[in-house]
Amino acid sequence: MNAPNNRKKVLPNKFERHKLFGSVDPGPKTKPIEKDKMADLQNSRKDFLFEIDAVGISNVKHPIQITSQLQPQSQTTIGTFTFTSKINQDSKGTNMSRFTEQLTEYHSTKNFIVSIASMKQFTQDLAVRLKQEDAYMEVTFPWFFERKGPSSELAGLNHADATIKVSYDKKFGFDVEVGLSGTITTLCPCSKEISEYSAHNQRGIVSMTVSLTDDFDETAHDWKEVLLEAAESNASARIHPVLKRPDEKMVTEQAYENPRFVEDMVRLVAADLYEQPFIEKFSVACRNEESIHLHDAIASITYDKSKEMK
Ligand SMILES: Nc1nc2c(ncn2[C@@H]2O[C@H](COP(=O)(O)OP(=O)(O)OP(=O)(O)O)[C@@H](O)[C@H]2O)c(=O)[nH]1
Repeated sequence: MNAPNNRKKVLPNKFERHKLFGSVDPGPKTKPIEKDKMADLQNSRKDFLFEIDAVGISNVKHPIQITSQLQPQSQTTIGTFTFTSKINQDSKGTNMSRFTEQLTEYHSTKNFIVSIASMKQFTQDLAVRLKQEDAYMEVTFPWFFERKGPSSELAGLNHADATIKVSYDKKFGFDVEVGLSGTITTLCPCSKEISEYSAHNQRGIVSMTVSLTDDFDETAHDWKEVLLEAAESNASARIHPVLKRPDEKMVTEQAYENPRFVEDMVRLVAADLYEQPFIEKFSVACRNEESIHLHDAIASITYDKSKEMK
């Protein structure tokens, strides 16, 4: 065994260590420290050349509560928020602290469960707090839902990314869009057709964004479940967290019996979204992470029912 050759170190204290690495004493401070005596650049008025369509903050992560008609019916997850509003040509800047100030207030005092209704209230309150005519907020969060194996019925949690976007305008009211991005299995129809055996298959990501009618009742329909079902029920097979052999056989055979191109996916999902009376406009995109390529296959459709001839 080698004898230890290092002596026990005697370190300078933390203050001295910081100085050693370049920290300096504070310089003279001449500017006010009281809020009411500080310059308020944001609120200065002048002709600043252009109105701004949207100014605010993005990538704000915060714990949120959500509900679902699938199990678990309530859960805590992490929301990633964007908050903005317009500002006029004569306004230098927005008051950015008010966005997170209101989020914290809602979280700590208002039992803030993120929903379409609570986000409508939030954006309206935000416009008042910002002294603006409008406000916009968007949140994306992982939504967890229980999924059982098709034969064993063994359960586990899957997740999809859900989004709610709410615009408020004092004159025109609210505009609401929701979206979901979920994962599915697709098995290639071409590969199945041309091959003696097997067919390549992969994970596909279906992303949907929809505009809801004004009378949409979120207590009657869980929009997350509706969008998830549109994606999964049209896929070659669903994705499962727990599969025993009898389950695996079932999903493998189901995928072979339901081959889908990326084009088939967007058309079939579009048909389901089209049939929902509370969906006005929608866009659907599918991205297959091809298992026989390094690249992905993509397709998308955007459709506005309100533009149809009556
Ligand atoms: N407008 C603007 N603010 C910024 C920018 N970068 C940072 N800030 C923010 O300026 C904020 C402080 O300004 P305000 O929110 O107006 O603070 P305040 O005037 O003390 O707040 P109120 O009393 O609510 O008016 C901090 O939250 C910073 O994040 C920027 O590019 N534009």
